[in-house]
Amino acid sequence: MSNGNSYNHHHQFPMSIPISCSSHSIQSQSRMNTLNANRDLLSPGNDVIVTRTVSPSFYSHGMPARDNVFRKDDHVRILGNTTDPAWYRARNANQEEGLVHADCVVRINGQAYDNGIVRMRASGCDVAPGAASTTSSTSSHHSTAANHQPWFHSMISRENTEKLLRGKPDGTFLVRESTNFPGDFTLCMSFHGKVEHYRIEQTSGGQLTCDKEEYFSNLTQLVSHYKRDADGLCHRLVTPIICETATFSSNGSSSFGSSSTVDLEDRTSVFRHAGLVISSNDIDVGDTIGHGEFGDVRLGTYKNRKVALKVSKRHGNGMLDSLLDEAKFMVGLSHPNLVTLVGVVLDDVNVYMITEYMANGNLIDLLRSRGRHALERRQLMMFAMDICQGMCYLESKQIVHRDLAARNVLLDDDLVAKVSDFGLAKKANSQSHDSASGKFPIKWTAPEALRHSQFTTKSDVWSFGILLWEIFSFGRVPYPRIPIQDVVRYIEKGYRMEAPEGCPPEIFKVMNETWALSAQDRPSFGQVLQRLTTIRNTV
Ligand SMILES: Nc1ncnc2c1ncn2[C@@H]1O[C@H](COP(=O)(O)OP(=O)(O)OP(=O)(O)O)[C@@H](O)[C@H]1O
Repeated sequence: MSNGNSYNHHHQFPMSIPISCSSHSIQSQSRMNTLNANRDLLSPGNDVIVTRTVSPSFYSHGMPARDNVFRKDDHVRILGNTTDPAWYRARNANQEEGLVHADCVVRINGQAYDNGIVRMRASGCDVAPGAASTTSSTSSHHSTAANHQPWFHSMISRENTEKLLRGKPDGTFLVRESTNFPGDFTLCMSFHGKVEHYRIEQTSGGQLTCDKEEYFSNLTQLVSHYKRDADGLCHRLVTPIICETATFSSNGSSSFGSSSTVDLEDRTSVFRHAGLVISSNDIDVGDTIGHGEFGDVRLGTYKNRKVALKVSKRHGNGMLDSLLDEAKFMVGLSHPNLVTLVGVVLDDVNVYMITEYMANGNLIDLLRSRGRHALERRQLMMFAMDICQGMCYLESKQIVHRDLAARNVLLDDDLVAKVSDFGLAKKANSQSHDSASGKFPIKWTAPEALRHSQFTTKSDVWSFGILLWEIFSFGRVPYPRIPIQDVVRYIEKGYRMEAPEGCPPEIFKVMNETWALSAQDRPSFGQVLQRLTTIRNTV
């Protein structure tokens, strides 16, 4: 049925039944509703959903960085508090323990905790839809959010829907607002010459569901899900009936139709010219294999080869730009130590970035899980040299990565390390004023880049030194005892990290060279590679 790997995908679900041929309630007891609403959200034993990833590297409230935080959309059970009142111990379905931040959880049934201690922020945080709001406001929130989607027909009547859909190929669909159940929606699909209408119910917390088993934060997620897999519906969603009056609600600047399409055409022409546009029919989407800032990363298959997929809504927010920017950077890059872009898929709802699949996941997870006991020094040296070779290539192309860190290095079947995550990459010498936005991982970023936006290959060299430290400390968070807001000040006063336990002195020497305060005093990647090659032969 479903192919994700989050909690609610672990069991088989009953089929959804079209409302045109059944009563409206689907009798299945969902685990989602088993929480005792009277207990405090963060009391031990409570199940919660994490609403935002609090990345340790971006953490800036004076607390030590956390390296075992749960991520957005994780379902976890609260185990207890910590000495820090903002953080709670929790455990996920795989019995992994970690921390959740009190500001970033919501009840599994969607209601925010509101006892004066923990309060979902009204904005600036991914509050789960419906948290601390009423059904009618979440309903309008969902309609507004869906307004720009071509398949959303708002208040179209059932009769007109049937006129539009009857006789269309199986899987042709649209979504409308429910007339019988104000606040709910109806998913309508043609199938075998008839039209099926599925009620999309909205929970008190604003989650949407067709079957009380799969829950979605918004209609776009729901539609994407049923486009991938019928999952109990009579057919997978295939082609939308386009709503001529759909509008962009985010900035009001354009109506749905030619201008937005042309804009996307423009922005994706680079992929077309490079022969990198792939038909969605050629891709099979599988399990979730990772979580990024923008959303899930999925495993897929393309031409019998495993690939990874990052997805962004086509008519949407800045995420699409970020995804396209990242993918653009990867066009034309080809090196055994850089993750390769396989192509992009543009369907009518989503844009997917397809990259080669890296079976051993990211380096930081490997260092922390297998760590000291399983990874020999020689292997650590191999990681360092692989990454350095990838960076030499970027150096030769005058590309500055700006987010080099162990979390952004992926490992293939043979543990070959490849640099990934070009989301922040820039051509050297391009003007950039975005350091002020605070997007950059402070503990990995060179001081001149943080202070004056001077991102160069030499600032990447600084980050490489921090990455070396991560490798030889088996995945510790850098500057373990220094609050994040003090790091730059410490560095400018001459403070540098100590050598990780057991780190060869020659490697520590390289680290210190990469951490020269003045960028021009740092070695180039080519020089670092030479040093590492010499050291490798001696360790
Ligand atoms: N090509 C891939 N093969 C295998 N796993 C992958 C691949 N790409 C990403 N992942 C997994 O998904 C996770 C998140 O991906 P990625 O880091 O690219 O997302 P992101 O949105 O750029 O996240 P962030 O900004 O937090 O680093 C990775 O840490 C990794 O575990």
